[in-house]
Amino acid sequence: MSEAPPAAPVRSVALLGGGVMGEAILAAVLRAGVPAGGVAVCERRAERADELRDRYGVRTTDDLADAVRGAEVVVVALKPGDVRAALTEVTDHLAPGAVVLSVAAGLTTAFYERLLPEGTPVLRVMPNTPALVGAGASAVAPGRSATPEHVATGTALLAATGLVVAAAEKDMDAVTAISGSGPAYVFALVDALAEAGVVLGLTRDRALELATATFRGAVALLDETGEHPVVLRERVTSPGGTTAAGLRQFDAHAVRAAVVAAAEAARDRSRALSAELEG
Ligand SMILES: NC(=O)C1=CN([C@@H]2O[C@H](COP(=O)(O)OP(=O)(O)OC[C@H]3O[C@@H](n4cnc5c(N)ncnc54)[C@H](OP(=O)(O)O)[C@@H]3O)[C@@H](O)[C@H]2O)C=CC1
Ligand SMILES: O=C(O)[C@@H]1CCC=N1
Repeated sequence: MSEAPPAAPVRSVALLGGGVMGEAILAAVLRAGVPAGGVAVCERRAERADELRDRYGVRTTDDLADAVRGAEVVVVALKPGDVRAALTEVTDHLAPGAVVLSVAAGLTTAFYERLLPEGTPVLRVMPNTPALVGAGASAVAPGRSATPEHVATGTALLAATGLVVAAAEKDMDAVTAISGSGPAYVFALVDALAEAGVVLGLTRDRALELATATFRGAVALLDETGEHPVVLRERVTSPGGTTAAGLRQFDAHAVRAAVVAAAEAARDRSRALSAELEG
């Protein structure tokens, strides 16, 4: 996103929800240069709030309105079903000009705009859990009142999570299905390959070690060669060899069709969340 205008430095962030995704964003925001003293995390599980305060040196609270007061950017990392009530609680306490950045699956910028003061810039972001180790993939879509500068601000805050791309909001359900949910598909496939090793007589530990290293290596090869996955697949597949025999079973069991069906189902669930929670 090198064409984006430079983002003004952010000095204060409120993070609503200190769960899995909240922590990934929190770590990124601090790495983006927001001072720990300028970050307030609202987390209702006291033990979890203490953990985040001790680990990152940020202020924690269980009061949503208290968290957002004075914050230039408000990150909403609550479960989608908790968002409406939270917005109702914070709407009168937002600082003028505050940018609201939501990572909640399914929820549209229009939903936020209806519940927040007129003109509030809203960014809809879909990150994924590899953000926790700086290897995430996120897409950022602007709402009606968000300018390219607001998008640049959100992008800069997320830079330490990994890849950040711009997206149109119409594509966000698809993004959610591919990169948002995608890590779970990959973990399921790693687990399946390891389980296959056990079926073939390898020890569980050795099978998981080999399966994990194989995924890591295959992705590194994709990254470093820049080759299309079809080309790399063909390089593994010797005529009349073992891989061709294995891949025939992928076709016989419709693995590709299953992946497409999984993505369609996840996309549809994202749309359904919007219909269920925004009406
Ligand atoms: N996990 C993922 O892979 C991804 C998640 N997302 C989105 O990120 C959002 C958060 O997901 P995730 O981090 O996994 O969820 P978590 O359940 O791990 O985190 C949400 C946290 O917010 C707390 N919370 C809920 N309501 C309040 C409140 N009113 N005040 C303070 N704290 C509150 C929850 O407490 P409690 O447990 O008590 O409810 C919980 O600790 C979701 O909307 C999801 O769609 C987006 C991309 C990927
Ligand atoms: O499963 C979910 O709904 C969230 C959104 C994308 C990944 N996890």
